[in-house]
Amino acid sequence: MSKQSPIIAPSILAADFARLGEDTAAALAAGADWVHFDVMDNHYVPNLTMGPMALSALRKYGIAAPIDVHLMVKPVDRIVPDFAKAGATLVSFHPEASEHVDRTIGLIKDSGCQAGLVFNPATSLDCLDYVLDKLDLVLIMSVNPGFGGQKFIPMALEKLRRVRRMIDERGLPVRLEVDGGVTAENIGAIAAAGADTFVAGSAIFHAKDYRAEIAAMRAAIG
Ligand SMILES: O=C(CO)[C@@H](O)[C@H](O)COP(=O)(O)O
Ligand SMILES: [Fe+2]
Repeated sequence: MSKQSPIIAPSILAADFARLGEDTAAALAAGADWVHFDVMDNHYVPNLTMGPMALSALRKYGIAAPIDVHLMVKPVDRIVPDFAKAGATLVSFHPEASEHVDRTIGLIKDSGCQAGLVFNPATSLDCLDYVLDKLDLVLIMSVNPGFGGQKFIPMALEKLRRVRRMIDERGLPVRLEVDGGVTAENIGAIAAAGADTFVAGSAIFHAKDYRAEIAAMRAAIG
């Protein structure tokens, strides 16, 4: 199993919150594949964003694309079924935010969602040895979580290469996602390091032309 077809997932943290439905729909109409939905709790990270009600509102508005929920929430388990009910497709969490990583993965899957595990720039990949075959996605953070608009941390490239090797050696259908500071300028190098799923917030939503930006990203991925 090698790299899967590229997915571009705009982080709606950078969208206009006063018109979240329209802005999300515009990014999808401009060629995005998924919606990346950042959940911050002012505890695990020093920022506060959206919850299951906002996700449910996007579904009611008519957003039908996969919604990739990135939980920066601690503790994580209690809120997982609420996001599943609200219409999440994939739910990812940070190992530091769960007392029992394997149990949380099971909870996400039992709730009917795909499961992802997220690694901060300074978090070790050790637990992946034990759970990689249960995951649908591994997310490598290329910024410290909590805010959009930060600069890409280059050491994420080596981490991506390591996880790509693990996925390929085991022949698993696991997606490898990157999140933080992704732009049309650096996405080629990020893809070359092994990522197949790309979150981009500011680069897309602060661009004048979403379609041109997403097209530039796809061209650079190759
Ligand atoms: O999870 C996070 C930040 O914690 C991200 O999803 C950011 O929201 C991505 O935004 P940009 O770095 O692309 O602006
Ligand atoms: Fe994120």
